[in-house]
Amino acid sequence: MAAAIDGVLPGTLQELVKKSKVLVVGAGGIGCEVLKNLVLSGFNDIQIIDLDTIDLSNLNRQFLFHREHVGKSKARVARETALSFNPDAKITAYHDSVTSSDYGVSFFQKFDVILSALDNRAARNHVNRMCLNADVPLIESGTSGYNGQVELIKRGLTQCYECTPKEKQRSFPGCTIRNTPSEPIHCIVWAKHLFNQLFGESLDDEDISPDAADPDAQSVPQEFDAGAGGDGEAKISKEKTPTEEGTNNGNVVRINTRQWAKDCDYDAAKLFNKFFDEDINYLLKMSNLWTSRKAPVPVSWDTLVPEGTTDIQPEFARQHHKVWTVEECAHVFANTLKELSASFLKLKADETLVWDKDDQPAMDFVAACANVRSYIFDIERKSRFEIKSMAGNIIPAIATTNAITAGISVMRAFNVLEAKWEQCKAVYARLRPNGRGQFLVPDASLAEPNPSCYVCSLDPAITLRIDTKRVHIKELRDDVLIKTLNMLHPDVVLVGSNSILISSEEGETTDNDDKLLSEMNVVDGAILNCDDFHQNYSLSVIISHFDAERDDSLFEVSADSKQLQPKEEEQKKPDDETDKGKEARKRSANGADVAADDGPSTSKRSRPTEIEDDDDDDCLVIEEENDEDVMVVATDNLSVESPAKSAAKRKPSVAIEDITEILDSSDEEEAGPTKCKRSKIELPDLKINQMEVINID
Ligand SMILES: Nc1ncnc2c1ncn2[C@@H]1O[C@H](COP(=O)(O)OP(=O)(O)OP(=O)(O)O)[C@@H](O)[C@H]1O
Ligand SMILES: [Zn+2]
Repeated sequence: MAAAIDGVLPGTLQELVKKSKVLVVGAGGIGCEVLKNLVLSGFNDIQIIDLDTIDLSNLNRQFLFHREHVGKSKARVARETALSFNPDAKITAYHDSVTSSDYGVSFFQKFDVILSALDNRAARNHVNRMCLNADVPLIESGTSGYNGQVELIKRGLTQCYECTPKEKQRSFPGCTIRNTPSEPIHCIVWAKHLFNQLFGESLDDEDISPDAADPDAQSVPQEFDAGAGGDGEAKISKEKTPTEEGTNNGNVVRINTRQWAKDCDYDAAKLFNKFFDEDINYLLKMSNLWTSRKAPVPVSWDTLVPEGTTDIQPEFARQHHKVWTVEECAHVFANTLKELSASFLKLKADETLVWDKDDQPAMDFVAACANVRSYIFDIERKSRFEIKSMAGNIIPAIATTNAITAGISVMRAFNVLEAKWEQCKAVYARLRPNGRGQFLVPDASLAEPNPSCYVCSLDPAITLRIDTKRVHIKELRDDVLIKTLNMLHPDVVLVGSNSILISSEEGETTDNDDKLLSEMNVVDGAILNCDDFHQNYSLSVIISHFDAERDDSLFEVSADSKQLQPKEEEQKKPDDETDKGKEARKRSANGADVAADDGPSTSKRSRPTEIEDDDDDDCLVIEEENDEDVMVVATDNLSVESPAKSAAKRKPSVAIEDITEILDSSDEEEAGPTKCKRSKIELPDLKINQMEVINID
């Protein structure tokens, strides 16, 4: 074993490696490679955590897993396989989410270095905060296709994961999805929502029925005011909800699509006609929508599917590169509806199906429904293969990128153990060499902490512009503190009154949930102290009220704490910031108020749904407009080419607009209970958050 061969690593490093304790977070594409590298480099004390089980689709690149492992815990199988490389290593596996309260600050503090290999922002944010609190160096990595990236996050020394705001995910207005799709992706998003309405966790903002409150639409004739299926279909249960602002037709009728479909015995013809005929006819009545757009053309079941042919398992359904005809889509719709409803009916009352691109009927259903809708709106139809890529937000995971990235991560771990901080610059892997022939492009220097960061600065504070007359306490908690500011279990106190607005103790402040902020004295100028005890994180939130227009977002966060600081402090030079950062972290770590033993449990958990759908590989890639401007700095062992002109300057972190982030549909959408909500987009998209290099190939 390489691990045992003396002389592979310098003696002092080998000693450090042998006695260090490391944590690997995530046992997926990068995590498996990291674990393998660690074991083969001689690390003896490794812990690994992953909440997921092995999927067939993981096997092409997660080489610690084999066919017989499908369905088993990733962390445990990774451990077993890695032990076969070095049976003497001590490897502990946790089949669990790293965000669980079982893993508190004292758990993180046990490690000399933590290597994260995650695929979603929520988990990354959390690990970032825990490592800052525990003052343990974090090596954060990510890949996206052929691009990879590794960066060190160390309290007081470098940027943290949240120092630079992440690009907002691109989103579609709900009315585009529900009323006026114009691109294939709009129909794909709608079809995924339809899946969720019928079988999944159905969210209010994933409604698939026509949106009568679309600001573009004229008043809807009274006979259609029942919304989709408004012909009085006897089996449709209708529950009238209060008139929503801006609705012209007096009331909005909600149809419990899921119950109705069940009551119909999932009759393919009935469901098809409702979604693709009746609802479309309803949309046509919103005549204003179609004055400058091509009107949709409803399709009905009978015209597509001759009687008695629905049981046929068509050959074309397995042709993933073929663009199915609308008739073929109707067949697939019927067949998958049967399969999915059968699975759904077997679930317990509070369980739902989870849409997964790798689940054949779920994927087929979405492909078929998206294409029928595209046909109706005269939008280009796509093959199942293409739809899978768009719906799953997939940029193919490349095994070699993962391997390279994992290799860099472990080499960074060596640097960390030797405290060679200056060598820990972020590194970007790329498919093609840059102007200097580099495939692995290092940053010029360590990225300094952002003094205004609302996570790692001295006294984290943000200004929250918010419509205090329209936002309720529960939205402050869910949309602002949890979804936008990444807290897990916030506690909120209104400064001056000592009244607890939000408590992390279940039930303690439920009475406040439906109160408006203004009713609770959260008005312009109010200050909220927000704490997350698990993350050991405190944040001051300064409220700035504004009257939101109808389609405005109801809140906006400004994380620039400079606005909130007294003048002298504002003028401090960035040079002061490192110390300031250190101080900040000292306070934070010392203040760690965690139970003496908050170590992990090995309890089994199923994968939390909030993470399930939240892939967003955070590889940061940046257009390199002028290679000549890039100062090449040898990254120790990583350089593939020696530096050229050392005097050349690195490009500053500007002009990064072109780069966006790969996001998944389950990330939070923009806030605001406006009538026309925005839906998340699935378009693969590249983002940046910092400074350097790399052509997007
Ligand atoms: N909160 C979390 N706690 C522990 N592990 C997590 C958490 N969130 C994500 N992970 C794990 O991080 C790993 C990321 O690996 P990777 O990006 O290769 O994803 P994957 O699910 O294996 O593959 P793909 O998304 O390409 O199908 C996954 O195994 C995932 O289960
Ligand atoms: Zn920060």
